[in-house]
Amino acid sequence: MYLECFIILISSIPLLLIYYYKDIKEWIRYRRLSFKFPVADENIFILGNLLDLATSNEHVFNAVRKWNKSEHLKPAYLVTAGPYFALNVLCPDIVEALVSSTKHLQKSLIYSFVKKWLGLGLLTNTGDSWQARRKVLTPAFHFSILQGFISLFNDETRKMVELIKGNHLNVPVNIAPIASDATLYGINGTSMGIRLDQVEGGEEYQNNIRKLSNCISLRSLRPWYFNDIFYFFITTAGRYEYKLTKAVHRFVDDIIKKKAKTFETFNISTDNNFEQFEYRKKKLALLDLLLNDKIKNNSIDDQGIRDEVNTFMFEGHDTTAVNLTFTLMLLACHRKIQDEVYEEIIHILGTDLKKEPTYNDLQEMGLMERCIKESLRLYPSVPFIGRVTSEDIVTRAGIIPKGLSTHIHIYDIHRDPKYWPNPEKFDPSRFLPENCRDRHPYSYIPFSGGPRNCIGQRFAILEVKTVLCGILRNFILEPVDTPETLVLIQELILRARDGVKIKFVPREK
Ligand code: HEM
Repeated sequence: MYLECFIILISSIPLLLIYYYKDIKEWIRYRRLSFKFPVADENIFILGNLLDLATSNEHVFNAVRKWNKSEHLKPAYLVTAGPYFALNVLCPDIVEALVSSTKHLQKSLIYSFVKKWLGLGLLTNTGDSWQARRKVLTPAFHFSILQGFISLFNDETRKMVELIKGNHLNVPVNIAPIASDATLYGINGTSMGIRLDQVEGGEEYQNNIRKLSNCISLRSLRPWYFNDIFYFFITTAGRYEYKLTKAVHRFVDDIIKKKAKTFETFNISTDNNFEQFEYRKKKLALLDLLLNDKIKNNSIDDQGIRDEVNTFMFEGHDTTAVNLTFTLMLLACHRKIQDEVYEEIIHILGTDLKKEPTYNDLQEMGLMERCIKESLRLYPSVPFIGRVTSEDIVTRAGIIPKGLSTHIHIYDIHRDPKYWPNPEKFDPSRFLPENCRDRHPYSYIPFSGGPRNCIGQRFAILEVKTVLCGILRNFILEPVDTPETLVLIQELILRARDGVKIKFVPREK
């Protein structure tokens, strides 16, 4: 009996080989082309670069920076961890090939870790479904809608200024959690139309999404956690993440249900005549726009609405907070530029602190915008993004085969001296129109690029500008932490390990 089974098994091998011949051939070609790219240093048999990748966020950050600076690994190299491998990309030409068309829309493995939370929201979705959803959401970020958010950003700024005046004058303050609370307030108001401190369960929700982000960051550094079934069913970390996700979903579902009950549709037009819009008076949130779309055009269902609200919460909160934090630090470290930004604000708003900036005022603040852009160059909130190729890409460095995961290292592209002379220097004049003209368009990609770029980029810049106006009109920023003393770490979002401290000195009246 055993012998018969053995013979059947052995004789079926050639049949299987013939059946899967095409797939096996493709797989061999895929591996052969992938491994033609150089492999990151210190790569150990079977383990690959696991010893560098499965450690602390600080070590990973430094290891990746070391590889990315190595001339022999440029412009793209493989990094491997056990059976997983991905191509790290450092060259704007390859970035352009990857992100400028709608061909390579699929995100890399790392994004699957946020899928339990975000479902098929815009960030994680792919193919036709992504395209359809992007079409539904684009009008929600039209400038006429964004104008309606400015008063909420001003509320958030007022709260932040009061907090600093009350507790943090003239002493070193870690600005990171303060900025995070402020942008959380902003994104809650604009996406769900609520204030977390005034809603039952709001505080718990706030804590849960922070814990959830930590779980996901930790998982991304532990390849043995990559398999969903093993992670969620077997490991304590996975079960804990599952529990948090359920709680976060329950909270958001509840908000959506409550809103839907009393919801009245409205007419929306995105021409330039904002003053007359019906929705302006109502102070609508992004959620209202989605509910309106659901009822009027049937273009999104309840699950879709929940996924998008969760996606805004994830993408629109910490990213902006991190930028605000680093911009404040850079202005504190560069007093002359800080004074010039202050002069620009006073020139546009005058000295009466009661006059809050409008959308048009913020648009006029060119120097402030260049400072934010330069801060995003030095400290891109999203230090890398990932794509899977949907077909071969021929590059000067070799063929990137179909199906390969690629990671575009924004942080290092932004510090490449070929495109950014004296890259460590904070120099907002790099973004004067005359200085941008001849630069490679994909050498500056804090919001990614092409059709899958950040849908919230204008939202983010407006929010940061509003807060900077409030802070700089009330305080002089003095340096405590500097770029030289910061210890950066690699998470899904770029962070400073010990926060970012600055001093707020009241401006003399
Ligand atoms: C300074 C702040 C921000 C930065 C640096 C930033 C950066 C990025 C980057 C690099 C991507 C591309 C991700 C990828 O391809 O994998 C992205 C996508 C996205 N961002 Fe932002 N973001 C910011 C703020 C915001 C805000 C405020 C929102 C929402 C209110 C938002 C919503 C999104 C969404 C929904 C996507 C997915 C777009 C798509 O795939 O079609 N982001 N962001």
